Order: sequence, then structure tokens, then C-alpha cells
Amino acid sequence: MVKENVMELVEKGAMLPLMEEFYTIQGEGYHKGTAAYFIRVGGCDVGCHWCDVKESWNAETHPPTHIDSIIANAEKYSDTIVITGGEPLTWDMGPLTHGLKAKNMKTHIETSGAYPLTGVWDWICLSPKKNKLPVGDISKKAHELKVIVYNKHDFIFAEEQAAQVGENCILYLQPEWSVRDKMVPQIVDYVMKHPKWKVSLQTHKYLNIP
Ligand SMILES: C[S@@+](CC[C@H](N)C(=O)[O-])C[C@H]1O[C@@H](n2cnc3c(N)ncnc32)[C@H](O)[C@@H]1O
Ligand SMILES: Nc1nc2[nH]cc(C(=O)O)c2c(=O)[nH]1
Ligand code: SF4
Ligand SMILES: [Mg+2]
Repeated sequence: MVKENVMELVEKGAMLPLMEEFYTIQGEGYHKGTAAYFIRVGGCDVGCHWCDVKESWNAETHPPTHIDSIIANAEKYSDTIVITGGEPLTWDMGPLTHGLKAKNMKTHIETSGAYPLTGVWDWICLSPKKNKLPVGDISKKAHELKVIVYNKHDFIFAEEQAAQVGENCILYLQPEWSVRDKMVPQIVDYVMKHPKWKVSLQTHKYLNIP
């Protein structure tokens, strides 16, 4: 297909730069322990220095893929689909999520909220980032807030972000992986003092699964 056509289809959300798709166990947050099919869409310019998927950032290194084939693959594996990235909201998530819902799949998103919310979602995990704050009303729509704790200031940032979410939103503090030995004791102490928060760990990394 000529480049212009591909760009048009990506613009409409009919094609997406697909980095990888895999069936695994959701490792983090509220749904941890639950089998789910992950769709990792390339492209992110948020720039977290500790990001554990920096290979996702450059969308041009991930092939534009028709959403019909993504949906057909997903359907074979699970009825719970987690869309992650990269930053999935870089792209129009409407067509992909409507297609998944039409086949009765549950749509979950992992997002920083740095771009406007598109798509239809059964579960929104908002993981806000200081360098590109959430936009629009995604904080009010989030089902879980998952703040990554890299240093002490992140507890202050976490409270600022918790002030933006709805009252039923579940609040998580998740240690940044490379500093987990240092930050876990501080997170444990914080959660015991401020029990509206819960601890989230990247359990898939302990289980050695994707
Ligand atoms: C790779 S991001 C992709 C989705 C989206 N860009 C976001 O940041 O929410 C998926 C999840 O992993 C978290 N994450 C990324 N790198 C991490 C790290 N080094 N330690 C702990 N969590 C991390 C993010 O905060 C996010 O909740
Ligand atoms: N097992 C597993 N659970 C996850 N939860 C969020 C992930 C992500 O990278 O978005 C992730 C991931 O990469 N693997
Ligand atoms: S927003 Fe998500 S994908 Fe982008 S750099 Fe941060 S953790 Fe990585
Ligand atoms: Mg991950």
C-alpha cells in the first residue's frame, strides 16, 4: 500500500503501529493475576527516563497493522484485552475498541492520559506522568490510578493526582522497578499511614512472564 494511504488509515485508527501482542497474566494493579491478551501499540513521546519499554517509543519502527487482524488474533486468546504501549492514546482508539466490543471482549487500557481519551473502555488504568500531565476528563473516568514511585517526591505527586480522580477510583502506588529495593519499604510505610492507597507490584517480572 502506498505510504499516504497507510498514513490516512493510521490517522483514522483503522491501522495501528503494532509492537507486539501476547497472551499473559495481567501483572499490575486491580486485575493482577487475571489472564489477558496484551496489545502493545508503538509510539510515545512522554519520555519517562525509567520506562521499561523504550523500544516502543518510535512508532516508525513498528509496522502499521490493520485492526481487523489485531482483533482476529485477540479473539483467539481471551475475552479480556489490555491495550498498552507506548502510549495508546497517541492514536484514535475508537475503531479498535468498537471492534473488540462488537465481539464481546472486555477492553482495558494502560495509559498516561497525556492525550485525549478515545475508545470505549471497560477499565481505565491511569498512570499519570509529571512531564506530561493527564488531559481532559480522564482522571474522572479512571477506574484505577497507578502512580509509579521512583523517589520521595512521587508521594506528593500521587496525592495531587488522587485529588483529581473520582471517589470510586482505586489508588495504587507501584515501585519503579530499578529502585524497588529502596522504595518498597517507603511505599509500605506510606500505605500503612495512608490506607486509601494500595501497593501494586509488577508481579509478571517476579513470575518471569511477559
Ligand atoms: C509501559 S507503560 C505503557 C502505557 C502508558 N504509556 C503508561 O505509561 O501508562 C505501562 C505501565 O508500566 C508502568 N511502568 C513503566 N515503566 C515502569 C518501571 N520501570 N517500573 C514500574 N512501572 C513502570 C507505567 O507507568 C504504566 O503503568
Ligand atoms: N504481564 C504484564 N502485565 C502488565 N500490566 C501492564 C503492562 C504494560 O506494560 O502495560 C504489563 C506487561 O507488560 N505485562
Ligand atoms: S508514558 Fe508509558 S510508554 Fe511512555 S515513556 Fe512513560 S511509561 Fe513509557
Ligand atoms: Mg510492562
